[in-house]
Amino acid sequence: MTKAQFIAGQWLEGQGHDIASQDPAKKQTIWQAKSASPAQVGEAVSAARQAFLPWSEFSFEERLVFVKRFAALLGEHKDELALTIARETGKPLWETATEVGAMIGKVAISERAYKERTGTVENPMPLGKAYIRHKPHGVVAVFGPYNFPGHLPNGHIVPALLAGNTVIFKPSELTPLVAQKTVELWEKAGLPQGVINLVQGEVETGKALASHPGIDGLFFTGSSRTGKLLHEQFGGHPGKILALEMGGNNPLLVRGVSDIDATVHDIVQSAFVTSGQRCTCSRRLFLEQNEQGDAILARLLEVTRQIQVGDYDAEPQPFMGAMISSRAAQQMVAAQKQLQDLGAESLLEMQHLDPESGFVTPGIIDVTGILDKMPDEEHFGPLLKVIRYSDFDQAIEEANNTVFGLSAGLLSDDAELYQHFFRRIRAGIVNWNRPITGASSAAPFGGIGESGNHRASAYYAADYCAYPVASVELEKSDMPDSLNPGLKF
Ligand SMILES: NC(=O)C1=CN([C@@H]2O[C@H](COP(=O)(O)OP(=O)(O)OC[C@H]3O[C@@H](n4cnc5c(N)ncnc54)[C@H](O)[C@@H]3O)[C@@H](O)[C@H]2O)C=CC1
Ligand SMILES: O=C(O)CCC(=O)N[C@@H](CCC(=O)O)C(=O)O
Repeated sequence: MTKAQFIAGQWLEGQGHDIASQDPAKKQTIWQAKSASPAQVGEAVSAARQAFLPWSEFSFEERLVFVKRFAALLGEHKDELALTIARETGKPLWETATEVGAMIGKVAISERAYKERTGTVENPMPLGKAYIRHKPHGVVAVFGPYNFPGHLPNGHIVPALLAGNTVIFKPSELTPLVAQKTVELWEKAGLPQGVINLVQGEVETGKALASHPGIDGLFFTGSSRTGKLLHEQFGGHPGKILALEMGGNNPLLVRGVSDIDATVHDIVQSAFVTSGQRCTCSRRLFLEQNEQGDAILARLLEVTRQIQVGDYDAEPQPFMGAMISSRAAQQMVAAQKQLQDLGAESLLEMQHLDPESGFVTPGIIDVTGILDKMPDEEHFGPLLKVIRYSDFDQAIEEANNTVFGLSAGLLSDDAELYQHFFRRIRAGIVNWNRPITGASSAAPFGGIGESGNHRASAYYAADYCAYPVASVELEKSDMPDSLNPGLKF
């Protein structure tokens, strides 16, 4: 049985129940273990607490040595890790190679972000000096999603460690092997014991960790449903820091473009990359009700019909791999059926290619006629909803008619229209003539509404990994030149 829990520098067998990981493309079990029991979660928290003081007392440069060693190891093991991500998620190898690249790039970016956003500022004063410095929170839990099982948890872990926190990592139960391989590299990098701990398991493991009184914070990337539960759970604990990166129902608007193929490429890249399993993916496409709108839609259907779906290791490589599981694929087909039942018109019906696997074809559905009854839900897969519009301001209003606010975009040759769109659209990522997926790690990454809680990650992760300390410092106490009224010395 795999020793799946990494606690205080030891790989241990779980004391919970059997868990497994499936390859959603080749339908094989690729990993089996036992989940962490609540007692083991408690041991991981204690290990992280014990490791905290010495780790936080290292200088930033000393911590950076370990983190850079980890980046070098990622480079050495990049093919193996890319293959593991592909096997566990179904994503094609061309894409998982970029995921490992993003993990490596995260280290230099987080170093810059730490110094720029949470470094030390020294200001001279008439007497002594004023300082702004930053300190780590302590023991933090990191919760990861399955769609980027390496890159997204890494986006919390690297800045958390650089800032001096110690970590308990709870990965998605759908991607335990990627988590194990990643933590093995941290171990190889020589991280002192207890600085990073790994607890594997399902929801009950997550609950045991999130509710543990010994954590000082929780950094979460995952669904809005879970994020909201955590937010409720953290209510009444103002001292604990909670960073939530959640889902979206992201709009992409099109009006007045000169290059239809470039526009269709941006739409496809926004809606169908990673089989639609990115939180930034466009879910709603707004096309004008005119000749150009018709032409874009016709070309979009033509290109989408030809999208290659296939095994992660197929040659030539497919654009889309399998979804994370056959269950996720079934849920997407059920979401499509629900929209059809409400009266939406399927322009290209999404098909589940094999009921046992995660393979689906991309779907496009016209929901213009059912806007008043359409659920405002994130359908996390390759299903694009088309909305035809006549009035641009009404289209923006409808684009904003969501509880989410993660990414949004405009495809148009009109610069003034973009300024107008930018002023009115509500989202944390707003692009012009670019796909709305593929956000940069060198920029803040987060959304408003039910997409997040105003603690953007990526470049701004440094902000939630440390708290600011303001100090006024004098080498020795001095009597002031004049005393306040009523004092006698
Ligand atoms: N805004 C962002 O940065 C991103 C958001 N996402 C969102 O993530 C979702 C897909 O990821 P999933 O893995 O399905 O998310 P999920 O919410 O199901 O799971 C995320 C993590 O929370 C844990 N968890 C689930 N229920 C829990 C509970 N009641 N208490 C404590 N822990 C619990 C899971 O075990 C997992 O480790 C999509 O909604 C997507 O939009 C994904 C990537 C990036
Ligand atoms: O976290 C970062 O370093 C940048 C944000 C990022 O990588 N976003 C990706 C993934 C989004 C998702 O999780 O689904 C993107 O925008 O495509």
